[in-house]
Amino acid sequence: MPTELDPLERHPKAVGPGEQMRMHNSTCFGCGEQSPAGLRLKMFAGDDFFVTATMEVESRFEGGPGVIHGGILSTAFDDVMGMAPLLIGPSAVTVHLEVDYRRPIPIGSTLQFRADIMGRQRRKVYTEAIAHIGDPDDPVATAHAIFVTIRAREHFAAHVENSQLSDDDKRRLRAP
Ligand SMILES: CCCCCCCCCC(=O)SCCNC(=O)CCNC(=O)[C@H](O)C(C)(C)COP(=O)(O)OP(=O)(O)OC[C@H]1O[C@@H](n2cnc3c(N)ncnc32)[C@H](O)[C@@H]1OP(=O)(O)O
Repeated sequence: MPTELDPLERHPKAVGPGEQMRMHNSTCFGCGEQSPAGLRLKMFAGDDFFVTATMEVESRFEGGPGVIHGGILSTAFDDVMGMAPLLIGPSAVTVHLEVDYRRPIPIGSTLQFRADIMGRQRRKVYTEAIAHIGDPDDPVATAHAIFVTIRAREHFAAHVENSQLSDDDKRRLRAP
């Protein structure tokens, strides 16, 4: 992370501490309620610059026998950390993601996440996160990621037609 960082300020339209984060896309594989096979992450805004989330580790997420697939965990980290920039401003997309897997995570666990914004420099937002299954001081995995802020409507304009979103939602996204 660079040493020269811009100041962090909570965005006036960000949800309040303890409130559920608004879905950025109802058909998102990570957090969308309408994703047909998604992770269904539930996310909440924390004080200052962090978000928390919970995820049930269902048997459909199995990788090794009886444990979560590493790619599923990586996806969850991506989505939880990706929500944190919304506390300080516009949408941001992942440009770099790294995960340290510390312990196997059994199917049937409830995974809890916390993602913190570590700093911002121009359009780059630096985040770190932990996942635990009861004791935040003994994480089962940790992650770091860099996000870059975008103008969401322009960034996704060419791709909206291929989305699983309803026709109504697509029309809304097309509106100027
Ligand atoms: C919509 C809301 C989402 C909320 C939650 C989402 C959760 C899920 C998140 C995802 O999974 S997003 C999907 C995966 N990510 C992508 O598809 C992003 C693909 N990449 C891009 O589209 C472009 O790279 C991007 C628009 C992000 C940036 O291109 P630009 O041409 O606009 O910017 P540029 O390349 O100049 O980079 C801007 C800054 O980021 C820096 N940067 C870019 N890629 C980097 C990288 N890989 N590592 C470190 N820094 C990087 C770059 O050096 C520069 O830093 P400086 O300000 O210091 O000049």
